[in-house]
Amino acid sequence: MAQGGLNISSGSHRPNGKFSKDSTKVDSFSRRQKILQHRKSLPIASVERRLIEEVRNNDILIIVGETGSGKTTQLPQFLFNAGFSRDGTIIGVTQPRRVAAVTVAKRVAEECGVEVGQKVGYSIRFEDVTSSSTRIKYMTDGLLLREALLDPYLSRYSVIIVDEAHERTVHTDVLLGLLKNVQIARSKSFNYHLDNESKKAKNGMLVEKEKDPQSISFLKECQGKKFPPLKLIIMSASLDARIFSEYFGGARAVHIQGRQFPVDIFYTYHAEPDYLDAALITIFQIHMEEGPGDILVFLTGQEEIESVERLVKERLQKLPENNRKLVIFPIFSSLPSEQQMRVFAPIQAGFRKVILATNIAETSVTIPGIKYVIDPGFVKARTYDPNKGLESLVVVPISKAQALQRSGRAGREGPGKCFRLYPEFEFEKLEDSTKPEIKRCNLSNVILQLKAMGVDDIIGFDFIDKPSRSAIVKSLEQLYLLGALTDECKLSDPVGCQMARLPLDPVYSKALVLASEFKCLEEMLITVAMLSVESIFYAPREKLEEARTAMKCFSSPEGDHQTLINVYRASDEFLEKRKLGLGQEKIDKILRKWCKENFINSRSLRHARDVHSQIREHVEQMGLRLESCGDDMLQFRRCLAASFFLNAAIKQHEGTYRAFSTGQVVQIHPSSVLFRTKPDCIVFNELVQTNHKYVRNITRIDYLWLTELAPQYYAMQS
Ligand SMILES: Nc1ncnc2c1ncn2[C@@H]1O[C@H](COP(=O)(O)OP(=O)(O)OP(=O)(O)O)[C@@H](O)[C@H]1O
Repeated sequence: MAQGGLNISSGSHRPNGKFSKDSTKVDSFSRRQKILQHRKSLPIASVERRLIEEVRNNDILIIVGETGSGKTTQLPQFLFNAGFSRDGTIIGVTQPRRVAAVTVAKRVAEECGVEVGQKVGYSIRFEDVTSSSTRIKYMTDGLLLREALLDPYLSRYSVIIVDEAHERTVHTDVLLGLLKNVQIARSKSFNYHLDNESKKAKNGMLVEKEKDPQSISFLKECQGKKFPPLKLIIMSASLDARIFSEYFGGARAVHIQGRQFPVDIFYTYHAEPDYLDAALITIFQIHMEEGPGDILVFLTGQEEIESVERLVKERLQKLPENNRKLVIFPIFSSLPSEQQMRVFAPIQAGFRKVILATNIAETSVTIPGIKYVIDPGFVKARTYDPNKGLESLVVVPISKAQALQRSGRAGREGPGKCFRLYPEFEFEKLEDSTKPEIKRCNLSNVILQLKAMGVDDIIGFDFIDKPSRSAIVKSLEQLYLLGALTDECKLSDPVGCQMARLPLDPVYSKALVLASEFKCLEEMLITVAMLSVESIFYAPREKLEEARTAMKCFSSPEGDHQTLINVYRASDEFLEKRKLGLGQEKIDKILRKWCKENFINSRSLRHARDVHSQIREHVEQMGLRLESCGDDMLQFRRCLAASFFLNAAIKQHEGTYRAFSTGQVVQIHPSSVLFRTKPDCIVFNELVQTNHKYVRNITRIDYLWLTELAPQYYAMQS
């Protein structure tokens, strides 16, 4: 049972709150003074000693505190100052999102007066900014999971703080299960050593090691190592502490009271039929009627953000010159990191920033200058139907916890305002918290990782919220068919082990592993990189015909995968000729121009180029053969068939298709290059459900290849 939450009051808290916009002008000494003062004014500052006591007395602690109270930035520093990272151990803090891990680490490094990467660092996929002197390390929860593959006891950490646990990402949930086991194992190893030391002293001999309980059998033997106990802290502003407390056997929960600055919440009188239009109107209302301060708008995805960006720019042109001082910044997860970071940089005085963001900016981040938040109340969330094997992204209402986090972004540097684009009674109807992602996603990736860590019994694994049995079974089946698991449901060697090393969806990992056998790894690398980003082609409504003609220059009669390769290679060729002697900024500029002329989404292409170089590094490290199949694209298509056989479909009458694995009737999406030709048999990567079930990213294959290249599935079917 949970012990009743202790209310730690923040005592007298006086915000020093002057709203300052351009901090670059302040010299570094007074900036440090300001930061020091700011730290003292945070609600968490007055309870530092009591919090440290709580951590000392409890191996697991749940901390709930209002947004902006200082949990993420201050607690790790308190722990460091109290000596929790003595002996060279690390205080690790996980975040669900990369951008939060990076920006918070930078902020804390600044507060400590050190370079990021020294005492304070961060580590995210493909980017490690830490050193041997790092003692406070921010990272994504997914990254810590990957670390556990190499160091199952997470032995370098003395404390692990799981921040923003309310988000319940699939990585957070798996991490909690893993940490629970690691903590038990470490404290047992520690007690065992203590025990043995005292018995040795008494009897002069070692006693037999006690057996690990079933729950931790996946952790390898301690091999005589002595690990210090691990402190675990679970943290959030909007956490149902009871669930976590119960999961951790009645762990102590404390509440930090007091928020930094007030945020006024406004609702609409009526439901808005078009939330994008309502957001647009609100942006301009704030711009024309409210005082200084930047605006943060929460939208659901890249396409929506880019369309609002265009509309704001169009409307701005219609305003008188002196009212046009508005600068727009998009931020979404597939945007390259340095472009994401632009939203944090100061802008010219007298201008107002409008940041169009997905829920990437919802938790933990502080974007300097934000005073107004516009929240239409929606988010794009994953859903999964295990019976159909269908995973899709759908726009759904946010939860109350998310609404709270969003409004919290407005009160971080001074009082703020949050405009919810829905009536108050709609807010009351929202779910309290977000449904855990683990209950609504394809589990193949997670299961592959757990298997790689040696967790054999997935159904028996101690998840905080168990995914459905059918979802687990479906994913195990998929991994088996991909060759990642043996008949005994163990990770296969080498295929399964290789797949687990790649930070990709298992189907794509398999495609890369196979491509080295089919001698077309170069082509597959490009394909996987291009499939990892949102739409490469860009067709504005007013220039649809021009866009179609431009696309024809790249299109391949064999399908979309080859078409994507053609785009990538054309951009390569274009850059090869011109980039000699040019700096990165110039290169970006000419690439943007090329993209615009060819109706290619330059952000997506740049992201794909980034992903490409990152995965390339991985496959090189793994020793996979990086060859090109040259003109023999038949080889490449056969490899696609061998990899994506679970997504194969055969033509029926009237030009519809039947998917082999699910029996669903699907149609080719109009954006596909095969929309008109409609070949007899295809493999596809994506199924989108609108008024019809459409498949996207398609290649023509020969039906007979399926039985030849995927007999484990197609021999069973016939
Ligand atoms: N990068 C930054 N730049 C400027 N100020 C910052 C930055 N990061 C944090 N702050 C300041 O520190 C305060 C505390 O931030 P912190 O992230 O520690 O709060 P929190 O309690 O973890 O909130 P949340 O739950 O919303 O993440 C913020 O309200 C803000 O005033």
